[in-house]
Amino acid sequence: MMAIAIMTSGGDCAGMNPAIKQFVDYCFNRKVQPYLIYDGLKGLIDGDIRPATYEDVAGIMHEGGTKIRSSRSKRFFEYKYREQAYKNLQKHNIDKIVILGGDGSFRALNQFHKDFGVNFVGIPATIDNDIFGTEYCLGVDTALNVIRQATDAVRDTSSSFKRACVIETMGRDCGYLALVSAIACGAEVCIIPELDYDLNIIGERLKKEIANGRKYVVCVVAEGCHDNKCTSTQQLVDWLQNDIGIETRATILGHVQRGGNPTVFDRLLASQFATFAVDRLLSGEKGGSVIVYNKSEFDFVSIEYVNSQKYKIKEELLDLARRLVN
Ligand SMILES: Nc1ncnc2c1ncn2[C@@H]1O[C@H](COP(=O)(O)OP(=O)(O)O)[C@@H](O)[C@H]1O
Ligand SMILES: O=P(O)(O)OC[C@H]1O[C@](O)(COP(=O)(O)O)[C@@H](O)[C@@H]1O
Repeated sequence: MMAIAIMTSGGDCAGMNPAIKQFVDYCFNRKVQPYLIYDGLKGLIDGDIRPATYEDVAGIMHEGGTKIRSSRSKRFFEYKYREQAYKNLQKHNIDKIVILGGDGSFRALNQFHKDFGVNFVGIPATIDNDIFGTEYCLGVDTALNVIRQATDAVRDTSSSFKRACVIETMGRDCGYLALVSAIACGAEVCIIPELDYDLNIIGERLKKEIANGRKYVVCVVAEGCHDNKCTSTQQLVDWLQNDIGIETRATILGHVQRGGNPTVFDRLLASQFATFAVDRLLSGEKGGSVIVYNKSEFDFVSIEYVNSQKYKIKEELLDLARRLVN
């Protein structure tokens, strides 16, 4: 019987469990033995690879995170550990892998493919939505809904106290989560690395609005705003209090954004990503590829393409927030 394994790597996100479940169910449907690689690249090296059963994936559709866990591994950069990983796969006759993760994880498997010819399909999965070549990465919709709910809640207390609030979203280097949240939550200010802004002009606007009766201010800042790249959360709090003269509180959402029940959109997309990935691996097509989602359609692109450029937020989306940076 043919065998395909699935693993999750890098930051976990909502939607990974639905993808794992669909992978296992669909493999059985296609008469293929599904395997689960536990603990990401670490488990691949240490040989924690087990045949999947229906039971392993029962009742996980609604759970965030990843049942088969994840890791980041320094060892995988070394050939001897990749060779050890390959030997582990050989023991189970596995020569195909579905990997959920970011571009780092795809680079890892691309190297593995170059070394030993193991075919793989990468499913973009990161709340940061920062993988070049795809408009959407698994987990983003759920993270945005968590941020939306938190921001709505913080707004309630800001308005009750005539305060400003600064909400910091995740996104290592990418302002996508902050940008979309600022638009969707009706923020007054949005600070992200991708948008030029002028604090003097924003300040004049806020002071005028406060003089005209504005009772509270909602600001959204991306995690990537630090080290003089752009105004950090703490710098914005100080500025609001000292220059604008409004009492301010900061809420750093942190890992709250990465967990929680996957939304319907993420569950559906997870199922589609997993199905297309298995079909691709069974089609006999050689070489690693990444499944991407653009304009409501799925397609496959090479790792080289995904790595060829840095992800850029669409101009139309940035335009929607220009009035929040001036
Ligand atoms: N060129 C590479 N060769 C081997 N392993 C790599 C390579 N690039 C990344 N990796 C592995 O992939 C892991 C995940 O990458 P990382 O960038 O942390 O996460 P993400 O997949 O979310 O982008 C790294 O910890 C490392 O083990
Ligand atoms: O959980 P950790 O290791 O602290 O990592 C935090 C980082 O992971 C993320 O949540 C997700 O990033 P990746 O999906 O690229 O791993 C980033 O937004 C954040 O900067």
